[in-house]
Amino acid sequence: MKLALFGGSFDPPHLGHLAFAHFALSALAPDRLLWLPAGRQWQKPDQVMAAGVHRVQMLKRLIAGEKRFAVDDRELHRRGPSFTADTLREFAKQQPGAELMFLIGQDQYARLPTWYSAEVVTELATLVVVPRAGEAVVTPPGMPPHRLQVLDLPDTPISSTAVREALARGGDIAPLVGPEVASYIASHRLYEKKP
Ligand SMILES: Nc1ncnc2c1ncn2[C@@H]1O[C@H](COP(=O)(O)OP(=O)(O)OP(=O)(O)O)[C@@H](O)[C@H]1O
Ligand SMILES: O=C(O)c1ccc[n+]([C@@H]2O[C@H](COP(=O)([O-])O)[C@@H](O)[C@H]2O)c1
Repeated sequence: MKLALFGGSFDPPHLGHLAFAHFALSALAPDRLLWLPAGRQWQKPDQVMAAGVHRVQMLKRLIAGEKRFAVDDRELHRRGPSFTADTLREFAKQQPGAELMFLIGQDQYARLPTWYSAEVVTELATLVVVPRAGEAVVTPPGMPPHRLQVLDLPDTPISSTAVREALARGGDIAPLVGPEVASYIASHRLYEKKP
């Protein structure tokens, strides 16, 4: 059993995430690829995120149609910060013998030595890393020993920040998130500035 795990704030999820996940399906052929929205991303303390239920609904709309994709909302139900080490420990216990792969972009890989129990993360999962925003994959100083697979994903210049900024300008976000997520955001009036 090969299990690919894709953790993220997904605030909102966008077509860059989807391109990464599809690329990982082709390159790694996992049995399943689980999308794990973070409950409380402790390294983004100032970001007021859309509620977990909305991020789950947006993810479901983004990934519809691919049977190997599913949303796993375990981090939303955990109290306290969402530590990836805790999540991987749970998967290792629930699926003994499964090969775990954790997907991340270079921006987060560069920060991985600052994660809680980074050595547990690297012990339990192979890191599958892609370049991000023109930054090639480079192992940061201070990384514990790890298994690394670099995927040569073509750059998709989209970020959740860019989506939120486009919304604030009143721009069309469908080219960034796809029509289903765009209409969910519009109908629930997500990311509108509160007066
Ligand atoms: N366009 C992209 N191409 C490849 N990887 C991406 C892309 N966007 C996000 N990722 C990766 O997906 C994971 C989750 O990202 P996240 O949900 O924080 O989105 P983001 O676009 O980076 O958000 P924000 O702009 O709010 O920081 C991270 O590992 C990140 O590196
Ligand atoms: O465990 C940690 O200490 C830790 C610190 C920063 C980020 N992460 C995880 O990395 C993933 C990507 O985070 P982000 O903020 O880029 O969406 C997501 O699953 C986060 O929970 C995990």
